[in-house]
Amino acid sequence: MSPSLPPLLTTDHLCCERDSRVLVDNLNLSIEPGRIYQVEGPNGSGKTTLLRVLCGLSFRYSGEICWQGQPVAKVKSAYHSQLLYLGHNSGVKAALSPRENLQWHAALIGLKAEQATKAIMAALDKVGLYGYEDAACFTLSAGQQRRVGLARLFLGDAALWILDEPFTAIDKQGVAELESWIADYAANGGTVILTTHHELTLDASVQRIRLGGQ
Ligand SMILES: Nc1ncnc2c1ncn2[C@@H]1O[C@H](COP(=O)(O)OP(=O)(O)OP(=O)(O)O)[C@@H](O)[C@H]1O
Repeated sequence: MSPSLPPLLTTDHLCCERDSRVLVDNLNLSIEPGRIYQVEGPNGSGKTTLLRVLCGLSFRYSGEICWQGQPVAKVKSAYHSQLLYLGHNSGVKAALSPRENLQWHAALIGLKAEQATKAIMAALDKVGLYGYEDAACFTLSAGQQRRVGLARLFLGDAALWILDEPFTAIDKQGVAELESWIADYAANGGTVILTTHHELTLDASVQRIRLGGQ
């Protein structure tokens, strides 16, 4: 048996409250490389809240969050350079085209222009947006806009994907493709933390993180 790798992300007695309601209660997580974690719970149980806290988008928590053994506050840029977060909304600028949205993202993660041009076209092709590269995103359907956001999965080489309801608005074939991208990414050493109300049919094993007293 191969020895397990040290965890990427850990939480120690993580607690989150909103409006005096305890959403996350003394959560001790150990997120290991190459694994898929699904945060589960009913509507309003705190799944998005937990993901936002893990990403460093919300500081309303107690307890500790560490990236590779270091408190996230101390290694913020190293952590964020290894993290890809897709939020509840598609995160797409409606006035820009898919290509422009991805150019923005490519610049943020430091891809060089020539490398970015090729990678963006390949990513848009992969998510089924070939031919829509230069359409304004507000003219695209909800599912197509979601796909623009998903194309970010294929830019850069983040070690951790945190995905909040990534299957929203995606058609049946797209759901199957997204599941296979997630499984392939994990098979190649990537780590995924996601929320979804969709029943995953991944071959890879999925670790459950349950919220809401489930
Ligand atoms: N900024 C905030 N201020 C006050 N309450 C908040 C805030 N953000 C979230 N909440 C509350 O925290 C609870 C959890 O919300 P959250 O969005 O994390 O749930 P969720 O499990 O992701 O739900 P869903 O399955 O519906 O997406 C909700 O009751 C929500 O009203």
